[in-house]
Amino acid sequence: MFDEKDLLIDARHVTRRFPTNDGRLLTACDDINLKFYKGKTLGLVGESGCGKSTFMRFLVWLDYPTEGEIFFHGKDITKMKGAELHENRQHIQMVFQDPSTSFNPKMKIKEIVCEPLLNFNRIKPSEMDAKARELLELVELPGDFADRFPHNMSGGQRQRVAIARAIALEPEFIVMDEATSALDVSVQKTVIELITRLQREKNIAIGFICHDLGLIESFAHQVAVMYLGNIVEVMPGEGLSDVCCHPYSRALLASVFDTKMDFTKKIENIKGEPPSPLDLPPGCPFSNRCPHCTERCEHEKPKLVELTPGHEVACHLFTK
Ligand SMILES: Nc1ncnc2c1ncn2[C@@H]1O[C@H](COP(=O)(O)OP(=O)(O)OP(=O)(O)O)[C@@H](O)[C@H]1O
Repeated sequence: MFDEKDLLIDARHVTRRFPTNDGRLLTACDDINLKFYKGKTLGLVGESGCGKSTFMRFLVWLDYPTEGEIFFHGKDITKMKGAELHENRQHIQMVFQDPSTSFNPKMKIKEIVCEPLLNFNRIKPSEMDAKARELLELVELPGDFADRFPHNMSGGQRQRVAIARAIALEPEFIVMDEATSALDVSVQKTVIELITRLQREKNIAIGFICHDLGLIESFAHQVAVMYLGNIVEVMPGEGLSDVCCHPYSRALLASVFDTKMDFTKKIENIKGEPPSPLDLPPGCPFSNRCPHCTERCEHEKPKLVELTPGHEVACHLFTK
């Protein structure tokens, strides 16, 4: 579906297990394979605790997988150290959910947005004012905000500052972890419009973590649905509601506000609780909640199989 020459990040067989105090292992990510392409957004959706943040944190060196490899321009980022790691950090940036907790309240906006540029000696301190203004205007904020402090801005404005800071180094890839979830719906829409405009202009690849399949459908080029540490479906973002077929994706889609206001559709509620990641079932991770569960599902874990180009699903309903 995407041109393989535009492949930017290729995560292969990525697994993360956390040891617990009582000597057991919690599997937060289980054999994840995902590809990120230049200038495209991959939305990663799933319920709280399914492993979305754990996976995305590997891409910005905030954590390391227990097994697997993550290739960026053909080099495994999980093995990078020293000067190579320092150099590559410039190319991958992150925007967090709530910038008020990630900004130093004592720093002016110009110091916040220019800090990465100063750290990498890309500008001199004397160039900070002009650069901050340029970056703020790029995210549609007045240049005068450069002298403000973060607490003198709204949540939406602070998130624009976080985006300005993230794009300052002209990265090739940005991880956005619930970057619009703390904003009200109208502000969320304008921030998404900003992100998509910057992506088009600068050809940035984005990994966007989100709870809301309805929101992600509106702008992601591909969407991966995660359940209990596993990717259960990968599909194109456009027209997602028509093609998505994994029983968990369908339930997730039905449980979000129906943006098309199609009240004729049957709402499938997700029953029960996900099993503990400390005690994964031997078969399909969704088997105990799935209305279509068969004996095979309880014993045999389904693999992701391609249904059509760009659409993969891990469900025995779709495999022979
Ligand atoms: N450092 C850690 N030590 C032990 N367990 C962890 C650690 N980090 C995450 N986990 C566990 O890994 C699982 C996945 O967590 P993660 O934060 O990745 O989920 P998530 O899908 O991003 O959730 P949310 O949307 O709430 O942020 C959870 O069961 C969590 O408790």
